[in-house]
Amino acid sequence: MSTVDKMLIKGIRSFDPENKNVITFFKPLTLIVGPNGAGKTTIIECLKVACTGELPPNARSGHSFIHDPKVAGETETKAQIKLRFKTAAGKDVLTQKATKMEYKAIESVLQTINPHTGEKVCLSYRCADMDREIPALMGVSKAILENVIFVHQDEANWPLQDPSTLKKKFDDIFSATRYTKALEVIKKLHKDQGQEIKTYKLKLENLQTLKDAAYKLRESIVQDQEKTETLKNQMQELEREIKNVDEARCFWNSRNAIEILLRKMKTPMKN
Ligand SMILES: Nc1ncnc2c1ncn2[C@@H]1O[C@H](COP(=O)(O)OP(=O)(O)OP(=O)(O)O)[C@@H](O)[C@H]1O
Repeated sequence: MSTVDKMLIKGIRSFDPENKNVITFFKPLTLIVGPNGAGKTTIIECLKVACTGELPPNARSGHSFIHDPKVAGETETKAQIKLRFKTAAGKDVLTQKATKMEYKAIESVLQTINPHTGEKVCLSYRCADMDREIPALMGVSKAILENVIFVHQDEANWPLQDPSTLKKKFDDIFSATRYTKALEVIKKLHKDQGQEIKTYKLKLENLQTLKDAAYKLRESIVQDQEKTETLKNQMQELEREIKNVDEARCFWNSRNAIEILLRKMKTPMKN
């Protein structure tokens, strides 16, 4: 389990920019008590900023979060939050955020500490990457850090918010957002595929009609071929008969010619 060990705050809200204010957290519980305006909420705010990069709701883009330099008669405040925590895997990590008055993150460092040698390994990240990296190291999602663990007193009543905001927060906490998106994508795919199936069904019906017509044509071709074959046979028969008739006529003509010849020779012809 991830645990927060120590936090250094400089130049945030009422925390002095010149002094290192270190808060040590105890296990299993740390109670923060103090009079109004002592800085209890600021501690929670700093934990949240260090872990998620999210500023408190009333911070006016960070301006009211940084210690007002006018209080000390200065023109600039350099602020710093250092957090030492154990990762979910029990590794020591030190993270550091430095900002100045216009709330510009000017430095962002993550250090891991070798448990055997005590040696520090520095990893420098872009702020956005670090805000993703720390919840991952702590083994808790950003939504849980924001809405459950380091929930700001101004936002503590979020479970009573309007249904859509509430749903979004719960979706974030239970990491359901990606499933909701996946569900939306699946629904869209289902709709698109339904449309495609309808088009294919229409094409299939069309093809079925064409296929039926092709079968009918094939049948009529077969019938026509049979008819052609019969006609061809009949023609051959007729040709044979014509040939016979021609032969008979030829024979008859020859006979007549012989008869004429014989008559000319005055020899009667015997049958
Ligand atoms: N930008 C700023 N510069 C200097 N001081 C500030 C700034 N913003 C807020 N403060 C001071 O910081 C303190 C705010 O502390 P915080 O709200 O953390 O106290 P708290 O202990 O949570 O109080 P409460 O019990 O009333 O909630 C107040 O005293 C406020 O005047």
